[in-house]
Amino acid sequence: MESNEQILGRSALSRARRVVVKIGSALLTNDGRGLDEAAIGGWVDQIAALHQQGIEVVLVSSGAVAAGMVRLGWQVRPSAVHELQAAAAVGQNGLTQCYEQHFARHSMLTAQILLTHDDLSNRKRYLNALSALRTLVEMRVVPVINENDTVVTDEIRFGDNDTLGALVANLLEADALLLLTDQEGLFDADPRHNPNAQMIAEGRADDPRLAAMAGSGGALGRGGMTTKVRAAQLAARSGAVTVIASGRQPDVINRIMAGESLGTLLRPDQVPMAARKRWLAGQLQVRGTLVLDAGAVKVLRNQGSSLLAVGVRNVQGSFKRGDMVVCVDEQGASVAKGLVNYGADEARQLAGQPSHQIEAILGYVEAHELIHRDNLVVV
Ligand SMILES: Nc1ncnc2c1ncn2[C@@H]1O[C@H](COP(=O)(O)OP(=O)(O)O)[C@@H](O)[C@H]1O
Ligand SMILES: N[C@@H](CCC(=O)OP(=O)(O)O)C(=O)O
Repeated sequence: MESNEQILGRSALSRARRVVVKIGSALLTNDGRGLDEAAIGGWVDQIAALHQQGIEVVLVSSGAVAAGMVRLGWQVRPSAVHELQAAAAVGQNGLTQCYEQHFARHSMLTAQILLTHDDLSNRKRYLNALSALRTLVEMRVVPVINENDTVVTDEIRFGDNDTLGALVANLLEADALLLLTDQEGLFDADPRHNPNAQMIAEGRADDPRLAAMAGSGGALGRGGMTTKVRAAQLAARSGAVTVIASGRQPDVINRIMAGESLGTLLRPDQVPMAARKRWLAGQLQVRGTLVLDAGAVKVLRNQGSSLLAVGVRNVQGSFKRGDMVVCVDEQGASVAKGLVNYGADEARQLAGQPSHQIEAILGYVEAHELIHRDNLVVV
């Protein structure tokens, strides 16, 4: 009989029916010399081969800013947001064209999808994105997704496409997330700076030691390994296996999907979260912080209870009813995230008080709990 690790490990890949492939800027842009069209053609051939086997593939592709910079003749990545937005607008055209041409060689259709963080945090738009993507994959069209860089500003952007790839894997409940980059996998230290670094062949996505090994990205990429490890944790929430591997290895996508031991495999080891909880967990923007006492931390973690005002010691930030807040323990460690039933001013008045006092304090009752357990996710 297969052990749990085998079920969720390499052999799970050979059974995968839906996979999200993310190709990073570091790979796509030929070390800063424009789009590497030959390499893109090679990945498209591999994806077409998976498609032939009936596997659904969704592509998350970076490269708009880098390709736009080359087209505009810029040597250095601009820091001004409006210049990044302009470069992305120019580059995204080339990127889309390139994928479309290569997939057309296999008589396959592509669909360009540009998403922002807002699209996935607004529940209605999230559900719209889900139905559009589902329809496309059912029609055997390959969605090619990127962040809509032209309309995002720093505070509302994913920034790296690893996170976007993981959220797409969650959205579509993909079996696997392949993060193709310019390194063979995750090493125990950044191999650019440490020649003795060793590659990790396999691990648990939520192993806290991984974050300490992961460093930042190169000149072209954004998030480095830090965002790849975090993406594996996010993907694990819907039960997806993540593989971080070099896109320069011959036939890398098909070999990984056949179960070959390439790159770093990060397995999920928890029971997948329900879709609504995953949506909550994927929210990046939080408006405030609730500091909980030890008793509240315990019931949230161990019993999946709602958060009552009586367990809140301190309220920070400015938020409205329905906003996302993070709950931390008294040492500042994150415990949970959720949609709060009261605005910050009311929450400050209610902190430490039993629920039956809410009406006497505020003159009305919105809800008996500060955050209902259906709107709360332990992190
Ligand atoms: N522990 C590590 N193992 C492997 N690579 C690492 C590690 N820490 C940092 N890196 C760096 O992360 C880079 C890949 O991330 P990034 O530049 O963001 O690429 P991409 O555009 O593919 O997302 C590698 O070039 C590597 O130097
Ligand atoms: N959306 C950006 C990609 C950002 C980026 O480089 O991400 P990553 O490849 O994850 O380091 C672009 O197309 O330029």
